[in-house]
Amino acid sequence: MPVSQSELTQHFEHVLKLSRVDETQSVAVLKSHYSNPFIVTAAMEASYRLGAKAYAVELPAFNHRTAMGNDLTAYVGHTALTGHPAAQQALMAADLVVDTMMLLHSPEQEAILESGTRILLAVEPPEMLARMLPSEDDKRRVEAARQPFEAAESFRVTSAAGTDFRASLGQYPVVTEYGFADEPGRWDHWPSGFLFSWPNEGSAEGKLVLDVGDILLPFKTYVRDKPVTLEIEEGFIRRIHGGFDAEYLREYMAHFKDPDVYAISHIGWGLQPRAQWTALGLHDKNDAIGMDARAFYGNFLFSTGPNTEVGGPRNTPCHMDIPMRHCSVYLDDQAVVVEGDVVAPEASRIET
Ligand SMILES: O=c1ccc(O)c[nH]1
Ligand SMILES: [Fe+2]
Repeated sequence: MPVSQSELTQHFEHVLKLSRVDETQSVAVLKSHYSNPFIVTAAMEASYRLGAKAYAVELPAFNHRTAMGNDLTAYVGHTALTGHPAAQQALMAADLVVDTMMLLHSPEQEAILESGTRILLAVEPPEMLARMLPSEDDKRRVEAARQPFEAAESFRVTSAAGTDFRASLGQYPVVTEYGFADEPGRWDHWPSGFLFSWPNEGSAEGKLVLDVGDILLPFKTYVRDKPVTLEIEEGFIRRIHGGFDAEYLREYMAHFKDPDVYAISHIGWGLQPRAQWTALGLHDKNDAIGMDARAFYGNFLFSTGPNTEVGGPRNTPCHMDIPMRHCSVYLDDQAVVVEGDVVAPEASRIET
């Protein structure tokens, strides 16, 4: 459904207030020609309504000859900010950056955060922003799940479809996303509501079986043909087999001619009850990056490729986000998700 400018501006006022924007703050809205003008206007207006000093930083779009499609998460790491220290300083000067371009998984984003500047990514269509408006309770639940995740040394996923995946934890931090950037140096994404970490280098092992209904981003497709089996050894996908969806995934990843694309990247689970598994099927591919799929309550989300977000060595541009249903997720053999339902910690659950 369409969302009016005044409703969207009110939602931005709510989220920027949660992000600690007030008369002591400056807000930089990072934009390009493809930014949603309703979002840019709402971010500026809401900042001024909260008494903050807002300004815009406009950059030309960045394209790369190997990038395909328009999804902003399909080609990551190299952005319009790469090699642009003046623009980076203009952003670091702000207390909060509202990113309507997508700096995620780029070294430049990490440099901005290290300066203490907060970043809030907002690129989904207004209907999704409105439907998944974040709350303090989202933060409470996602942060409750952080604790056992940070304490765990092993991560295991199983499913009736045949998934049996494990990895060691501890080398990389746990990243939470609850939809607002309220702490110094924090990155967050509105909409979201999930958490993840990365396997210790070389530790991811086993089999991930994408069953019918599991989602492939940025393809924005649901697996409908035969299941796709990924065989993983020493942190990398060694074989991809199944039917058409497997062939398509193999062909797409091979296009980048980069062995790092087969690395397992962030792994975690969804805690957003207002995100819907079905939402992706109601949008055209260019409408959104598909945050419903990444955040829906009880999913297991894994990804492939880069780990620059946590200072890792892989800056490969090919990034697949693959949310799965009906999985069971264990931290040191303690179940947090059982067959697609969140079971622990109790403080992270919602009453269904
Ligand atoms: O919010 C996001 C979006 C994409 C991604 O790869 C991670 N988190
Ligand atoms: Fe991802």
